[in-house]
Amino acid sequence: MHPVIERLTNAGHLDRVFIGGEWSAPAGRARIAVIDPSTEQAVAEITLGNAQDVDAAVAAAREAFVTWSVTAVETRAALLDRVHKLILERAESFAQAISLEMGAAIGMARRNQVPVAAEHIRVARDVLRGYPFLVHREGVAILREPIGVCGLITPWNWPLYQITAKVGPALAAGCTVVLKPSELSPLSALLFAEVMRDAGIPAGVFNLVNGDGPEVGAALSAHPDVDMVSITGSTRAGVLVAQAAAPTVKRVAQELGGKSPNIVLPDADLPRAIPLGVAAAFRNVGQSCSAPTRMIVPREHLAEVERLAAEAASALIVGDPRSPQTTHGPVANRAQFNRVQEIIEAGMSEGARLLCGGPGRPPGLERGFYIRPTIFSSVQPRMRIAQEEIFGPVLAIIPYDSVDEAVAIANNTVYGLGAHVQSRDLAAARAVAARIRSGQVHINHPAWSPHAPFGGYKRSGNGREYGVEGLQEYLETKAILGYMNEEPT
Ligand SMILES: NC(=O)c1ccc[n+]([C@@H]2O[C@H](COP(=O)([O-])OP(=O)(O)OC[C@H]3O[C@@H](n4cnc5c(N)ncnc54)[C@H](O)[C@@H]3O)[C@@H](O)[C@H]2O)c1
Repeated sequence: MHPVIERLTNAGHLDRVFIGGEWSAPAGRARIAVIDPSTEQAVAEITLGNAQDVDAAVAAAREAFVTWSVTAVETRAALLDRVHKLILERAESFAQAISLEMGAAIGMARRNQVPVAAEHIRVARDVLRGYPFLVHREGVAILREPIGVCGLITPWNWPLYQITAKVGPALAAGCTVVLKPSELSPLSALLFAEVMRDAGIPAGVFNLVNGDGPEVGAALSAHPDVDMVSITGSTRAGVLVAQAAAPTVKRVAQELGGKSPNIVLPDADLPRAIPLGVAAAFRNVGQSCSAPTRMIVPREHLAEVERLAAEAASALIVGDPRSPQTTHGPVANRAQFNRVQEIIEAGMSEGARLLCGGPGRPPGLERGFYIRPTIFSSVQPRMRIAQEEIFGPVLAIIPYDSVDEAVAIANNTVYGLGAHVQSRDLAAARAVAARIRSGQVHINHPAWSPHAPFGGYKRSGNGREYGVEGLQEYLETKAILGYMNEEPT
């Protein structure tokens, strides 16, 4: 038995919800298998909660809000500090769990998935310590107060990171939470609940209900005692959450899909920019919402870009996620595998030119949800591979003839999450960055920053996570007039 499964089985936590500071049996009875995407075999089963469990968790969170919302900043910071340390202490278990439940290559899980998840807790702690919860403006006191009980709904692609990017700032703000992780990646979420308990979280401040979207996610979204729902997931699910939340006028923060452009300007350093662009598009096997999957390149450099891109793709090592040499494991589940295969076929039938990869599994990998890293060139902006979020290792190279046309292609999408610009001329890159309608723009592949607010324009969502903006998502604004007056006037 896998050590993570053994640990969770021995603790009995695979069949538990975490509510009011206790592990307990859920009211829900439905069970679901956890599938290892590298073997397509079930490795465990979990019991899903239901709407009754959501009621219990929300009640616990509501009760805990009374005291948690007025704790001293340092009390909350100290809790986050303990959570941060415990995640790092248990980093190997988290990496193993993530690799098992969604197929991340173990080296990538160790180097990326877990450390960036821990960073969100550390940054929430640091932002909290410096945040001005009370300011005076023109004689008015402006208080920022925790919004209340928050329902947090997360996806499977960066499972721990998506949890910490919500739980960290929500708890820092003084909110209490009910987490519903993806039913497809419950293992890292259960380990996270163990961390919260061992860090000494007061009863009811953090609650976990495993479950699916239509039952547990929908119940949380509609719940009259939930003040805010934050969802990271597909645009489809984000819309359903907002619809369910509307009658109770709760705040809804949506972190949704993307189809991010990467504009390569004519003067770009191609031997640096193109391999990094391919790596960014294929990071986490393309299962990143902000993956720059449309590489928009000057027509005069198309042949050179194609050569460099194909070379970069051929260096990827697709295979068993348990091997430290593997750079790319399988995609996370069968639905994802089928979808990516279907859209690769669509790219071919729509007339895009296949540079590398293509349909079917890579040679030698007959079992597991493995996909061949695939690059299409001469892609037309109207094609499905240029418009739809694929969430797999599929890159579309789209040629342009003028910078205006490149910007128009970049913005020709319903999404607006991430974007990249490559140029040796910073002023030119900045000018293009200003014209792209998206929540983030990266110039020349800079280092990731947990302080850069992250979120979408258009149908990529309306929320912002990370850093100061991430904390502010969970705050209400209260104005108190007369706050400083000694005498009634
Ligand atoms: N913008 C971001 O920050 C960001 C980050 C990562 C992933 N994503 C997006 O997430 C998607 C991939 O993740 P996924 O396949 O897990 O997405 P998904 O939409 O299928 O599921 C996301 C979460 O929503 C829940 N859900 C589904 N239907 C629901 C409903 N009716 N009511 C309430 N909750 C419901 C799921 O159970 C899951 O927990 C991609 O579209 C990707 O772009 C966005």
